[in-house]
Amino acid sequence: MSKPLIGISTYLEPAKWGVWDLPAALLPAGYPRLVRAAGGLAAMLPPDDGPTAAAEVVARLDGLVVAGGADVEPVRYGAEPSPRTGPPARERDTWELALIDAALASGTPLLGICRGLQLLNVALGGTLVQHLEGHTGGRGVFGEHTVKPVPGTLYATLVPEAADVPTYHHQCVDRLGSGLIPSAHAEDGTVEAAELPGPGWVLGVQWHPEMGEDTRVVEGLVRAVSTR
Ligand SMILES: NCCCC(=O)O
Repeated sequence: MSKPLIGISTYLEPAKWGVWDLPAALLPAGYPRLVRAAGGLAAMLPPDDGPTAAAEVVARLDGLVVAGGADVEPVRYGAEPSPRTGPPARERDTWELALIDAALASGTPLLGICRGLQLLNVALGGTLVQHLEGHTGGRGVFGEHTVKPVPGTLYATLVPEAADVPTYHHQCVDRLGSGLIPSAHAEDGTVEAAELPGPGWVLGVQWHPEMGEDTRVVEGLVRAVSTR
């Protein structure tokens, strides 16, 4: 059987390389590395716009990863921006929310990573804590902390034991979106993973598996694709 094609969202950023200083569709290299290590083929998805484009893209994929990045604009979850919330990335919010909607509508297996979990929660009507401390190793440095699985969840079938994970976030899930259940917590109670129970495969993790060596979560996504 051919390897499942896993799309990973990318984002436009100004970038410099060689003689060039241009907008580029960026993705940290750990994401495709992780998908390949888990047995998938990685496809980087350039930003586009709107639900039609998102549905067209998702229809060609076997699975979708929504990657980490900027803060979700608080208006998306009915809140005023706090002074600690970063500048909005409106086009990115629109595009990735459309990708998530398309994946949910089509039953395409979906993994949200960091911002991807936060967006999944917002897509389902949930809200975010706009600032928390203790989940980075300092500016631009990944930290590490333990996450404990909630027994009986999809996540717990993938990673049954408490695990130390690479972490870099200053926001987190507050009120869970419709249908989502928590599937792992940090020691301070932060929701570190959430999932949609049911026949599909929809999971978000707050940490950054692409910065570590544990491939089990993405292996779960690849297996879900293979058995769809
Ligand atoms: N809010 C965007 C995802 C990362 C963070 O929470 O810092």
